Amino acid sequence: MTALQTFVLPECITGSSADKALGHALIKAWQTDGIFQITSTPDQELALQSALQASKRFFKMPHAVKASCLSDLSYSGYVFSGEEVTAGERDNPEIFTVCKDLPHTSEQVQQGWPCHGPAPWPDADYKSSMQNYMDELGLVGEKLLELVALGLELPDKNTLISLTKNGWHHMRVLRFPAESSSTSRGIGAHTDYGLLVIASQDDVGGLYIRPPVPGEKRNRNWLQSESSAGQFEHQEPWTFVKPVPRVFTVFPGDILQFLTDGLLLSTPHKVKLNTRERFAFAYFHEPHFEAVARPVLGSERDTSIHYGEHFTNMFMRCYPERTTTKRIHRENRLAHIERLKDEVFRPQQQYPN
Ligand SMILES: NC(=[NH2+])NCCC[C@H](N)C(=O)O
Ligand SMILES: O=C(O)CCC(=O)C(=O)O
Ligand SMILES: [Fe+2]
Repeated sequence: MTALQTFVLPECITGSSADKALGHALIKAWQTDGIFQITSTPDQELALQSALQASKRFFKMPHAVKASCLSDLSYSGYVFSGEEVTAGERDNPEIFTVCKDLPHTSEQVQQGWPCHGPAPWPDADYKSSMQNYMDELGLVGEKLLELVALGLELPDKNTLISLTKNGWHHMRVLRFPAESSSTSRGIGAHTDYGLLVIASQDDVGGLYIRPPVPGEKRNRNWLQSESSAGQFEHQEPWTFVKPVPRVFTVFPGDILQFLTDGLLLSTPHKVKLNTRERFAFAYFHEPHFEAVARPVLGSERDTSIHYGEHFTNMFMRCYPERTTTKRIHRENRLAHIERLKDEVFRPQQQYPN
């Protein structure tokens, strides 16, 4: 493939005809390439460089210090190389995951909701540089969702962002080692879980994405019987995502595939190790933990996904041995999700006339 399509986002989205045209172009780029680039602003670039410096400093800390950035309440924190599994095989980056950083005093943490807790930061500097970068990408995510709603010709451009108030946005900072004689696996083929994946990488390279293939059946990763992990791993076509300075790459996650009844596909991607170490950021723009998504297109409008359930299922799948997963099992924390779903789906109380 030639270079990816690159777009410049406007300052704000009004629903103008220019915004609609841009929205259509974004949808079209995803439908042909599975991914597009957006140019970064100087503020975003500063936030990225600061997050990158802070992350390089973090990954150089002694293993014992990194390993202590761990929580049994939240999936935030350090993931050692080989800890995460994708389709039954170990992935090789070391990772720092940032999920919503909730104090012990917050209601959901007190009540023992799965995945809810404070982030185990190594230090205050790391926390502020990561939060600043995620805040920048949060604004990008919201703009993109408005443009996507316009591009899909939804009657209300706020349809998608209505899911992301207090969204469960999270980020993975990844350091991939250089390949060795024993392996060149970075991360196995997979899709990610929410609405948008907004990524950046250094100049090394290693990410591949799968464009839409006419007639190809794609798994629905939110169904237990249709994991997308490992799907198509050894089957072409895969597009190498060439590192380009001062851009973010953007593709859809599982929830956008579900909402659009497959008009947009959650883009499968995988990572190969290179001859040098590589750093990448993957930011995930997500619905609110309690959001219940229903398709906005197609014929399946009364099916739904409880986003927090999908997130929790996916992280338990990624980290079967992690202390966080064990505590969810031990304390039957999934019961909170069942209760939340019951509240949503409980038949309306009937009152006598
Ligand atoms: N936490 C993530 N987003 N991990 C991406 C890799 C794929 C993941 N291990 C899975 O089984 O779905
Ligand atoms: O390494 C990359 O560029 C992407 C990483 C990725 O796919 C992920 O963290 O989910
Ligand atoms: Fe990914």
